[in-house]
Amino acid sequence: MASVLELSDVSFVRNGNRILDSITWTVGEADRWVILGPNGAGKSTILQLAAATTHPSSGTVDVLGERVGKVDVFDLRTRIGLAATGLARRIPAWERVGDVVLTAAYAVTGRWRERYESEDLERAAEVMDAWDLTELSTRTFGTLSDGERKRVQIARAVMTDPELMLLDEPAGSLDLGARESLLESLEEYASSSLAPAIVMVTHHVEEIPPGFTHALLLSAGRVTAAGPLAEVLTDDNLTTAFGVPLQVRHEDGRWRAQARR
Ligand SMILES: Nc1ncnc2c1ncn2[C@@H]1O[C@H](COP(=O)(O)OP(=O)(O)OP(=O)(O)O)[C@@H](O)[C@H]1O
Repeated sequence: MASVLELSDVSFVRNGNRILDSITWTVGEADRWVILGPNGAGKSTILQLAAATTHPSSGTVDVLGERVGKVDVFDLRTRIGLAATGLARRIPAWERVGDVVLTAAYAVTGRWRERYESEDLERAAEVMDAWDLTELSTRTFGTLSDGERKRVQIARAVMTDPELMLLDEPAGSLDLGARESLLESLEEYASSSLAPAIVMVTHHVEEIPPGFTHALLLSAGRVTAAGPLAEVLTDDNLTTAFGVPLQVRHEDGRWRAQARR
């Protein structure tokens, strides 16, 4: 199986802090990974490396067969779907939902004078339907709830048919109903044979959609465990990563963790 993402002995240092330390990790094209770990573990930093928006201090990062630092990152980024809060902040509040999704075809935010092909319009309609956004298409982004915004961000990332999908806490800050409905959509997306490799960052095992295959546990910038979900999500591994005694359960395709009593 071809790899879509390969980090080899990667370290990332900022202001003298070693934020990531000797990370070696490979994502295959059919993999659906979750990156789990406590606050400040380095999860978003790994995602930024995978999105080719930053470079490692040492080691190598290969994304979609290209070595970051030796390739035109603008070309590479068009092949990567990224849904992260930082990007949402760049979407103008007045932009209509339909245009937030559509403008992904030109990798811009804020529709201006771009001319869209009918294929782009059809694709945007199809993606909005799949992510339950059709009814919101004429609403402005600024009027949406957090849950609706998350859906729009993901739909925008899906729009370009990326070869690697990166999701930074897609269920973060959602209420129970919105979380469950988003997980259902993610499960459906992840189960499609046409979907790309997916890497999703989260703090909670409860947010892992059924159908995800692998987990990378991070703690203080180091990998504490990585591999197939059932091998990695054990009481001992979660306890080590989060630094408190935890027990984990797997039922009906979903994961749950709580303090060990
Ligand atoms: N440019 C920077 N300069 C200094 N420290 C940084 C910089 N960027 C990130 N950090 C620090 O690196 C650590 C890892 O940050 P990162 O955002 O990757 O963690 P995270 O696991 O995603 O955290 P969270 O779960 O809280 O979102 C944090 O302690 C953060 O403060």
